[in-house]
Amino acid sequence: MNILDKIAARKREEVEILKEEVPVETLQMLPHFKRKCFSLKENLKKSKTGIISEFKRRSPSHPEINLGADVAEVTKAYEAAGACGISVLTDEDFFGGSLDDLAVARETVKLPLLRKDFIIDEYQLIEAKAMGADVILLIAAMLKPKQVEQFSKKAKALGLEVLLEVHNEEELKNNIFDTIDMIGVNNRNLKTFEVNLQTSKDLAEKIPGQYVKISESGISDTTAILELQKSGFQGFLIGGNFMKTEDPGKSASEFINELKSRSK
Ligand SMILES: O=P(O)(O)OC[C@@H](O)[C@@H](O)c1c[nH]c2ccccc12
Repeated sequence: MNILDKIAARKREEVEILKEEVPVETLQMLPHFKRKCFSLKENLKKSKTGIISEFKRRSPSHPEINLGADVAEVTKAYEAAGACGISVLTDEDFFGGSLDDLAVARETVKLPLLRKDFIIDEYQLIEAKAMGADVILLIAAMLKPKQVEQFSKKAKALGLEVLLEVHNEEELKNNIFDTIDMIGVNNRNLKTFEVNLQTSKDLAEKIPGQYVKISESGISDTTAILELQKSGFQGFLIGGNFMKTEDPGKSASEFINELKSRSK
């Protein structure tokens, strides 16, 4: 069984339990459920740098990125550094994150927040909205096009923005819906964990113009960003490169400043 199938199976168990413990009606009563979301798409369109910084303690490919990281401290510093948005891992079993991390980030910053998780059920969309997310991720490699269509529609109805993650041309062409806001190309193959920025460069021209393009994973220097910008990307999702350092906020700040000075 590959890692995505394993994660999907675990999520399905988890969601069934949660639905009983915290029914949708309870989530809908939480104060964030009715809030108006911040727009990541608009921030990326306006930005010269387009950095989306990620809060992540560990991952299946890197079991110890920054196990003791404090979500309030890091997200506050990411905001001060000039990030356009923040991605927060909420998966517990494989990434050491939680919905509490998302809630703390929501209390800390006024930036759009991406709930970074493996969505396999509409329940998780309601949960995302109730816990303060602005954007949700749909991973094409894990879902049928019918599900991508259904979940993106539901997310839009909740006022959330939708980032579709693809890894190859087939996933892209099977999942073009007008309920999607942004298309992210994951440079990491989630089946093998290999990273290659060429994945983004190759797919860029095939992504229809109405979608904001985001390149995800394996970005570790500003030269990569300048190249990806030339290919048409407006957003850059960076996790490990910041989180693996002692002071992720400072790393993000130095990175964004360097990018600004090189973009002049
Ligand atoms: O740490 P990196 O290589 O900068 O990658 C960040 C982000 O792209 C990565 O965490 C990610 C992209 N898509 C995902 C889907 C699920 C979990 C994690 C991810």
